[in-house]
Amino acid sequence: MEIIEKAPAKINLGLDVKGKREDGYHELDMIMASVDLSDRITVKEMPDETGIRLQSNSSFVPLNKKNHAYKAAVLIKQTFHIQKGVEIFIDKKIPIAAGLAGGSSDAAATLRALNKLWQLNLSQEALAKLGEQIGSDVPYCVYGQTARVTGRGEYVKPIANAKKPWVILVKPDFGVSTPEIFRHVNSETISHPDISSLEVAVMNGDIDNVLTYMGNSLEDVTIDKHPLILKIKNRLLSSGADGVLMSGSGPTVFALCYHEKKARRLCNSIKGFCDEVYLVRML
Ligand SMILES: C[C@](O)(CO)[C@H](O)COP(=O)(O)OP(=O)(O)OC[C@H]1O[C@@H](n2ccc(N)nc2=O)[C@H](O)[C@@H]1O
Ligand SMILES: Nc1ncnc2c1ncn2[C@@H]1O[C@H](COP(=O)(O)OP(=O)(O)OP(=O)(O)O)[C@@H](O)[C@H]1O
Repeated sequence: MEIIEKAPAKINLGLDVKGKREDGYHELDMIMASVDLSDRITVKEMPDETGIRLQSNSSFVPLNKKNHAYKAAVLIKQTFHIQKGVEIFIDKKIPIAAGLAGGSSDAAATLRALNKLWQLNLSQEALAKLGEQIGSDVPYCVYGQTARVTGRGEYVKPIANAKKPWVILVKPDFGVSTPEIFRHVNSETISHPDISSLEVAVMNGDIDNVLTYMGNSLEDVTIDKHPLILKIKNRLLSSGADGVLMSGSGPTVFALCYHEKKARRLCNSIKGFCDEVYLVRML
């Protein structure tokens, strides 16, 4: 039997770093949303074998135990004492180390796929709980869609999203290390977007207030190291984007557009400035 699961990228419409925790992680308050740029995970049972075989169309994905999808399979096999072998194929479309949670979404999709393959009947809550052991973004990625996410990333509250815009993703030609960005966070100086007001605006489809309250505490930290991000932001704004923000720890910048024609025009104009550009819809 073969199971195929989509693994969509996420953007952070809002990300507030509230402080550093005793365990070294940061307390976060975020509004996250999935977009229709997706990897595709295929899992297939391997008769007569007991291990995990991992393959991908991308030469940039680690094909070993460091891979988040591999970690998900190990976790499921160990937790539920499954002796059967499994082959996992990652069809990679999401840029790597981009702030779009590609690895975390692959892990979540692998959890969902193996839940079906081995008929474990685990709830979303149970899969999200397992996902915590793989990475902070994995619990959210189990749910996807739009959600308010707090704690280290383990508390996920799905929320309604009344108006889903077009999203232009602009990925500069370099990756960013999430731990390194968090290491440079200075709690005295970072900005604190108002996530509660953003949540209300998203739920009500109040575009003006979505654009007013979207914000990311990590943006200035990453821009400090990579000023190109600010240039991309300014370029998108001057080309008519409704709102522009860096996603996660970066470096991907996203622009929101509530009209398709404008989104297509903006996408074409930014393509001359940056090689990796995607026009997608919020899911
Ligand atoms: C920046 C975000 O993408 C926002 O969605 C996530 O918080 C990062 O999620 P992630 O990549 O799944 O994070 P993890 O793999 O759990 O952690 C990577 C590193 O990021 C830092 N980290 C992550 C999450 C968090 N709440 N506090 C942190 O300080 C830690 O240094 C950690 O070692
Ligand atoms: N399935 C996977 N796909 C992509 N990267 C993976 C995967 N598994 C492990 N990695 C590793 O994870 C690291 C981060 O990659 P990823 O694409 O998940 O970053 P990201 O989008 O910035 O994540 P986040 O937004 O959650 O911080 C890379 O160093 C990569 O080698």
